[in-house]
Order: sequence, then structure tokens, then C-alpha cells
Amino acid sequence: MSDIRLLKITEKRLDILKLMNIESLEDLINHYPYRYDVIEETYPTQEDDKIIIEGTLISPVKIFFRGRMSRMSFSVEDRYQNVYQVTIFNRHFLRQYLKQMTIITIIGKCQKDKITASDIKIKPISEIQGVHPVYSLKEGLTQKSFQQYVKKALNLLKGNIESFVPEEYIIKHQLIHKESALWNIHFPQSQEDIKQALKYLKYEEFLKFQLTMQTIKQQRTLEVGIAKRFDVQKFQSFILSLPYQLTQDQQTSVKEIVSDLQSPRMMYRFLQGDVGSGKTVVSSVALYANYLAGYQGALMAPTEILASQHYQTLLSFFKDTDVKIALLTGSLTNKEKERIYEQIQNGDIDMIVGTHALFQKKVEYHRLGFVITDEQHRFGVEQRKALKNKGSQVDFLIMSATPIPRTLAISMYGDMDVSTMKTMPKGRIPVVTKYIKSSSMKPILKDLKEYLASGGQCYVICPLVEDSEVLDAKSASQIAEAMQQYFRGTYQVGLLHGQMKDDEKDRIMQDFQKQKIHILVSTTVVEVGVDVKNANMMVIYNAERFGMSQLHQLRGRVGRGHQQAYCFFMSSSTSKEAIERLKYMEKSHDGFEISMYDLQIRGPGEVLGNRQSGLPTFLVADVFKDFPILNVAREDAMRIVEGYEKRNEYYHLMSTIQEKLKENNEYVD
Ligand SMILES: Nc1ncnc2c1ncn2[C@@H]1O[C@H](COP(=O)(O)OP(=O)(O)OP(=O)(O)O)[C@@H](O)[C@H]1O
Repeated sequence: MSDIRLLKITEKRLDILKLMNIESLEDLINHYPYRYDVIEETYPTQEDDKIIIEGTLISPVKIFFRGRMSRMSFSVEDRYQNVYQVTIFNRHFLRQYLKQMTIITIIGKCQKDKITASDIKIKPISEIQGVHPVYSLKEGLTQKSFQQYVKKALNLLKGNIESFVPEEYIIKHQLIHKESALWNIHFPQSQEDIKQALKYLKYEEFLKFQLTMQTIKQQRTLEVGIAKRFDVQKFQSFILSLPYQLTQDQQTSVKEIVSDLQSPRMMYRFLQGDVGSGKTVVSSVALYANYLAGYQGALMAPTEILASQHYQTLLSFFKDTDVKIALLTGSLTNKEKERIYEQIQNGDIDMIVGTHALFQKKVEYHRLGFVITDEQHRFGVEQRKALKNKGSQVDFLIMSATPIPRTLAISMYGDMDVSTMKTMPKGRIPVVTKYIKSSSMKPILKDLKEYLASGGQCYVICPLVEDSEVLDAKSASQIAEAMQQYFRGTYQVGLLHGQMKDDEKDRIMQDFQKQKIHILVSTTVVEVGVDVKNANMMVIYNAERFGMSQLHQLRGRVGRGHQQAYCFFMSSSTSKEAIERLKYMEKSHDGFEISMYDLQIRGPGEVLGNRQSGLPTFLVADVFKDFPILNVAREDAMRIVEGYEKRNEYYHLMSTIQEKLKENNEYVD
């Protein structure tokens, strides 16, 4: 990294740059413009009233003040002898330059012969036309001074900016070199310059990402796992004993997972399936194969509620087998925990279900061979290390309920193998979804009462736990209280939220399951995985506050059996985008489509969870718009990683990636 002081600018300016995370010359040249203003003669069209013209001032300037605000107006004549009346606000300091017959350039909006200018330059258009970058800057820096710093930095680094992309791929994809790309992005002469610069920079960004993913993947293949052998006939008859036939996608996923278990390579597989596509049964079948091979398996859930639900499911699936299952959660007494620890250590337990309590120091496994977890727990380095200590060659399966198209998943989760489940179990009826423009239950009260009278149960979801002074949104506590009052003597209303004690949450959930509670008012703690077949109505307050994938997840709690289910998205938001999103949700029931829409609006970090999923935020590239480049970069990265040991020219490139990985502690030794 080169010292930023080489710029020879004041400490004050350096401090401002620091606020923008710019601490070296390299940081500076990598701070790209966020847009470009194009200055060239422009006349309004039918669709656009934008105007940029050169004109001669042909009238005196009139100026009006109101306090510190000002309005100037004058007439100009363009080169076709058209006369325009120009108005501009708060530029009175320019008055002294605006003498009659002066040639100026006017930028603004035009209605017939009237221009409201956003800017005027006291220069002929020929002197300023071109493409002008606009940077996001902190107060105290002007666009002009920032550009000068960048120019100085680029000159100081001249000849020392290497292209990360190997020459071979620069030629193959007809890219310009990095140094030219940087000059072009900061000082473009034309739109074409920007295009060429972006082409290089996006490809470089994706190539780095894909090389990192492929390197991690390659490292992993070097780790020898256990080729698990088991009685295939027993395994098949277990599948036949399940209460239903597996869907096509469930069968394919089971095949992929089982073949990973059997191979000597360690499994690191990502199983993504739409809400309700039946991931739990797939994980159970996989756990059974691992059990038959003589190993312990662990299933880690994101919440206690889900852990105990999975536990119940496993108990019922394995009731006619010898599999011994335990539930390990934080709400057990110390004595109970100790007993389970001992059983796990002795090998008396074959499958352990729980929350992250499963991997605490105290838990020692007898022969841990397989761990299944959810996306939120995609293992970071520390957890992986902790786990390796619990079992030396553990296979991993990571499940996600925010599915993305397979091709995109393969590119984004490049360090893992991906299984995808799209098909739904037979007999599913899409949830009738309605967006209700309201902030109260009134418009749907009749439907709700009729539904409850028919014996069904209902979820009511609120964005907050308690009332908030700052946020104008419904709280679960307040709604639960109001509903308790309203339905007193007829229906039981329960309240569930994340701040409750675990055993209390568990009790409420069990009461709901047993139909002792008819209406469950809850925050999003029910979002992931909860499965109560008799609950087929859901009301969501302030629906505009939730992401689309989250709404789809929430809605997925109903309609899990064969009954018609209903979901009401309530919102009084007047935001056009919010309404559009909710209307889209009325029509779409496909988690893949919804996540794509959501990803475009909110980006991968928000939708898939940046921290957990390790997805980078790209500076110039966009995983959706630039997907073809991402794909090409992936193929190139695979080729480079495979062949780099034999090719000297890749050595530098790969050592940069490996060093970066080591720095970030991504290697598990
Ligand atoms: N092949 C199948 N045939 C019929 N019903 C099935 C089948 N597979 C799963 N189910 C049922 O579908 C429901 C959803 O399954 P599961 O809870 O595993 O979904 P999931 O993929 O984990 O969804 P979510 O992400 O919403 O929790 C369950 O009630 C389950 O019993």
C-alpha cells in the first residue's frame, strides 16, 4: 500500500479522506464515481424535458431575494436564434459574470421556451462538454479537488498498477489493462471509455471472488473424509416406511447427499429448497444413512422452537427403528444436560437435535460423522475448527429456505456443492394471498371469525415485540392484549416473541400445536420452519416492514397440508414501491422468483445475510445484472485453480488469493 501523504495535502483533508475509508493511494484510486454527468448539446424530446444548450445572454438579469434565497431570470438566444427565458435559483453570486452578450452553457429542464436551470456555466459548451464523474464525498471535499487527488495518485503509481487478471484472459475477453481501466473510470473521454473500464473492473472483481471460492473448495477436497458404508437395503426400506412418497426433487437431493456420504471426500453441500418443499425429511433420511454407517449425526436448528419440532419429527420417523435420539437445548436443567452429554460421549445416542448448544465445549461426541445445519449457521472458521475437534472428518450439509436459481447458487456458493428442491409435495394448494390497505384488523374480521368457527387456527404477525415511541408499527404485545379482550370466552389468544424464556416459548408453541391456543400473536420467531398443519390463516401487520423473502417464509407457515390457506398482508403504507411489492406477493408463490425480485431490490447481503453466508459486497459488479460475467469468471477461475501449479504465470495471482485467505483466517489447518 502506498502512503497517502505522497499527495502532499493538508491534515484536514487527509482526515476527511480517512472518514471515507481512504488511507492509501490504492484506496483513493479504487473509490469510483457513482455516476457520470454527460454534457453535450441536448434538446428536449417527447419523453424527456432535459436541455443542455449554449446561449448568448440578450437581456439584463433580473434578481429577486427572499431572505437568503434568490431567483434570477434572463433571456438567452441559442445558435438557431431560438430565444429562451431562463430562471435559476440561489446562484446570485454568478450575477457579476452575467453581462449581456456573454456566452454561457445552461443545464436544466425546458417547457416550451422556458428553462428552469439546475446549473449554468460561464463557458461555451465546447470547453465543458464531455463526461463528468460524480463521486460520493464527505463534506469539506469538492468534486474538483477529489479528482485532482485521484489524478495525482494515478500519476504517482504510474507503471506500478498491475492487472490482476492474467494476460491470457485479458486477450481472451478483449479487456483493457487495469491501469487504463482506472484512468478511464476516473477520467473518461466518452461513454465507451466507461464501458471498457467497467468491463475490466467487473470481471476482475468476480474473478477474485471465484478464485477465492474455488481455492477454498480445492483445499477442502484435499481433506480426506470417511467413505461411509451402510446396508443399502435397510436404507431403502426406511424410505419406503415414510408416511409419504418422496417428491422427485427430494429423491434427487437424497441421492446427491448419500453419494457424498459414501465418497471418501468430505461433504460440504448446500441444500436449498422452497418453503415447504420438505427439507426436513431429506435431512432425516440422510441422518439415517449416516447412522447405518455407524456414526453419530447432529441436526442444528436456528431456534429452540424449531429444534424441538425437528426432534418430534425425528422421533416419529424413527419410531420403528433402534435409532436413539436426544434433544439438547439451553432450557434443559443442568442435570438433564449432564446426562445427555454423557450419553453423547458414550455413544448411547445416535442423533442429536439442538440449537448451537450442540457445539459447546462440554459436548464431546463419540463418533460424530455428519452435521446438518441451516444457512444462518454456515460455519465460520472458528466454528469449523471447534467442530473438527469434535469429530475429525465430519460431513456437512447446510440447508437454506431462501432459494435462488440454481445457476446463480452455483456461482455464489462456489465453494460448496448445491442441491436444489423446487417441486412441492402432492396436493399443495397455493395460499390465497391478499394485500389489505389498512392498519387494523377490521376489514378481515369477518373472515377471521368464520375461519376460527370452522375449527382452524390463525397466526397474527407483528413487526415489534413492544410498543415503540419511535417506530409507527404494531407490537405483538399490544395486539395480543386487544385480541384477548375481543375474543374473551370464545377463543384462546397466545403471545410469542424472541424475548420470552425458551421454555415459555416452547410451552406456547406446544399449546398452539395441541389447539389449546387458537390465535397465536407472534413476531417473526415463527418465520423459520414452524409446522402446524391446522393453522391455515395468517395476518401480517405492517407487511411493508418485512423483506419479500421473509414474507414468503412467514406465509409458508400456512398451507402445509391439503387445506386451503389464507394470508393477509396488511399495510397502510403509501409508498409506491411497498404497494408494488405486496401486490407482487399476491400473485407469486414461487420462492425462487420472489428471492430474485428481493435480491434485486435489497441485494444479497440483506436477503441472504452477508455475514453468515460470506457473500461479498461487490464494488462495481452486480450479481444479477452482470450474471453472465460472474459465470464466465467462475469457469475461468476453475481452470486457473486446476492448472496453476503447472503454470508460472498464475503463481503471483494465486499467492495473492491464498495470502488474503490466510489473513482472513479462512484456512482450517
Ligand atoms: N414427499 C412429501 N409428500 C407429502 N408431504 C410431505 C412430503 N415431504 C414433506 N411433506 C410435508 O410437507 C411439510 C413441509 O415439510 P418441511 O417442514 O420439511 O418443509 P421445509 O422444506 O423444511 O419447509 P420450511 O423451510 O418452510 O420449513 C411437512 O408437513 C411435511 O410433513
